[in-house]
Amino acid sequence: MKQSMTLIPTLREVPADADVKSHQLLLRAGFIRQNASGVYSFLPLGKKVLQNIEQIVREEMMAAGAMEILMPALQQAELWQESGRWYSYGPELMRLKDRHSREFALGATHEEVITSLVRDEIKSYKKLPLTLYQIQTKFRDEKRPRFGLLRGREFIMKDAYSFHSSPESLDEIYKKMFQAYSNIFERCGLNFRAVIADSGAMGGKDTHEFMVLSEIGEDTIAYSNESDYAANIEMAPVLAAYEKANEQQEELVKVETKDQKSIEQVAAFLNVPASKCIKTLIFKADDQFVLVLSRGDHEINDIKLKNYLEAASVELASPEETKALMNCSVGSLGPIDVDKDLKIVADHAVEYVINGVCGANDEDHHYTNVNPSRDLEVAAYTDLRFIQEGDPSPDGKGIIQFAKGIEVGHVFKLGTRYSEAMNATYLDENGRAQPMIMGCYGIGVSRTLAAVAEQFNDEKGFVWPANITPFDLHLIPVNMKDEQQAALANELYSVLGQHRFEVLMDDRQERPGVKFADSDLIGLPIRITVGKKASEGIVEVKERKTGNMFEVHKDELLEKISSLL
Ligand SMILES: O=C(C[C@@H]1CCCCN1)Cn1cnc2cc(Cl)c(F)cc2c1=O
Ligand SMILES: [Mg+2]
Repeated sequence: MKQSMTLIPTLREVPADADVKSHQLLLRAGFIRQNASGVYSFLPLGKKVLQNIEQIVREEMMAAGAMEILMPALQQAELWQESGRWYSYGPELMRLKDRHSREFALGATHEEVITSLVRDEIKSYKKLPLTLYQIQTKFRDEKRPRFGLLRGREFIMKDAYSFHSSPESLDEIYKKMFQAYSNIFERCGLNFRAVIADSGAMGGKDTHEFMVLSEIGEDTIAYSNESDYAANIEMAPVLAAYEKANEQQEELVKVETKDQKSIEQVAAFLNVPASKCIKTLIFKADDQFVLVLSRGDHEINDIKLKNYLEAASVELASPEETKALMNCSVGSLGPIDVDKDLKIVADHAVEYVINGVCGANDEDHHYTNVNPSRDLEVAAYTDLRFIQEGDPSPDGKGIIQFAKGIEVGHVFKLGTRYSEAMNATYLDENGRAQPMIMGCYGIGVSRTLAAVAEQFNDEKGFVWPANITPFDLHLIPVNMKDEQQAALANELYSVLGQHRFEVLMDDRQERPGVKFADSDLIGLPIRITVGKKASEGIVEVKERKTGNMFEVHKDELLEKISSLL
């Protein structure tokens, strides 16, 4: 490709509203442009990287036995009404009406569409297992799109769906997909971990997320320092063993704690460690209030709480709801003498508190010498807290450390959640109708591009890995007006092009400094400069990653490049 004929609008300055490296560089190097908040155009270089990633995905999906299809973005509301999700999703699901006022959703994901397609076409167990995938645009009206392609409102996903007549068959495809994902992210050069995840609203049990390690990642990974255990912190179980302090139980005492609201304030005021305080929060589970207790130095994990209560949604009660329910503010909330039908659940650690402190449900008052077994009516002690760094690893090996991650893939064993809701059945060996067992497997393709961009750059711009670089070689004649330089450059352009190399030639009438700065910014792996020694047939070869430079005669050029790529 010749730069004089394409569109690579590089920018000198860092765009104002881009606050992560990948977003800044994708804009500055002319790979993408924003159309609206969270909505982007891919320009030629961005599109080529996207194609390269998709090609890797297609090869690995093929190897895993999945066949490519393409489903519509326009999805009939009726399908989402059958699965029930038309009603359970809020404004994030983009909806519209056609000219006949029929309702549609813009596809955020395709469980409903694929299940309706397969239920019409598959009748017998002999046709199973079947794995289909697509690479397609998805729409999700994120409340806060940010970080460029990392969290957009229109993005490209590879989503695969598998259909089975037995759990063993699902396990087999799940393993193949798991391996395919590892290969894909490996081939993209990404530093990733597969982590045990929470299946969220998808139901089903086994699910793993593929996380690219990055300090700008929105997810927190809890991993062991001595084994390969790794889990999304949302679901990492806590197996901490709490020892009973050998203290005598003292009498309960109510004390005044004027203006002491937070655990830190109360602990300091009463001169006790936060670990002897009992934190009381009110959550609304679906529309039921529940009192949730944790030790003062722990945090309640709302995902664990939601799963334990089997609620569709849990959220903290508002200050107004708290006041109305307990007629005191959050800072004085406590579990003693509460209304009988207000359920109290507590994290395991609370059970081991001796002579602790908790709110008295009386403004600016707390109790000391609280002993849960004597003073509290706890309906259940269960694992409700976030795991913390230093906690024992759930697999018993080593201790937990944290890392931030960007979720680029998510695989699920769905079970029959959709096939039952949508009556997608097959006839088994005995002629009996059975719901198909399903799996689903997603990769954020445009998000993966951004994750690669985030990982492969330096202070001058991108440093694309050879597997997905938009072009292999950047051929730069220093001065197109110089006959010999232009002639040698054009000769090399056609010779290199014939040897499977993808060549970007900077044939613009620009000053050398501009060409070299743009070349560093765009970040192709190899630069070939045609300059003063063109008359001797000698060019300069520069490796972007290392900065190493070589003077090479054109007759040795192919060999030199092949040794570098
Ligand atoms: O997408 C999945 C599960 C898997 C992931 C792999 C590929 C197939 N789907 C989970 N999820 C996430 N956000 C969503 C947002 C909206 Cl607005 C929606 F309507 C549905 C979903 C939704 O279902
Ligand atoms: Mg996820």
